[in-house]
Amino acid sequence: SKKERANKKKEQRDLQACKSIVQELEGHEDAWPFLLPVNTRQFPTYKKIIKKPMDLSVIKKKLEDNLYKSREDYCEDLRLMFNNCETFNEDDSPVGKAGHNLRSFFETKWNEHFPP
Ligand SMILES: Cc1ncccc1N[C@@H]1CCC[C@@H]1S(C)(=O)=O
Repeated sequence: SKKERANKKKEQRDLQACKSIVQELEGHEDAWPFLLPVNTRQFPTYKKIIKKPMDLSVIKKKLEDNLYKSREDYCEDLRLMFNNCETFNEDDSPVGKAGHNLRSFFETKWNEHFPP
């Protein structure tokens, strides 16, 4: 139907916006802690403390494999990644500071693409 076609278009627009946001995050100077899954041999307590690890490489792969039901589903994974960072890292640590900076950058991009 016309409505179904319009909804599919919206989904495609949303997916494109989510892909470009991830690209902008990856290129940010404070993205370095989040580009790959946390190294659990380097950080042996991570697996016990953080129940649902998440990083930009996993989010990018999920986008490419069309595993997000909605833009809200995608936004939830980004906020999970930043919340994991706050749980494990001190606010004034290098990783903690990068997490706060990148989260602020993300939320700004989110609102640019999807004004509340
Ligand atoms: C995001 C995070 N949260 C808790 C502990 C460590 C990290 N990142 C590390 C710091 C730089 C990259 C490594 S990584 C991602 O290679 O482990």
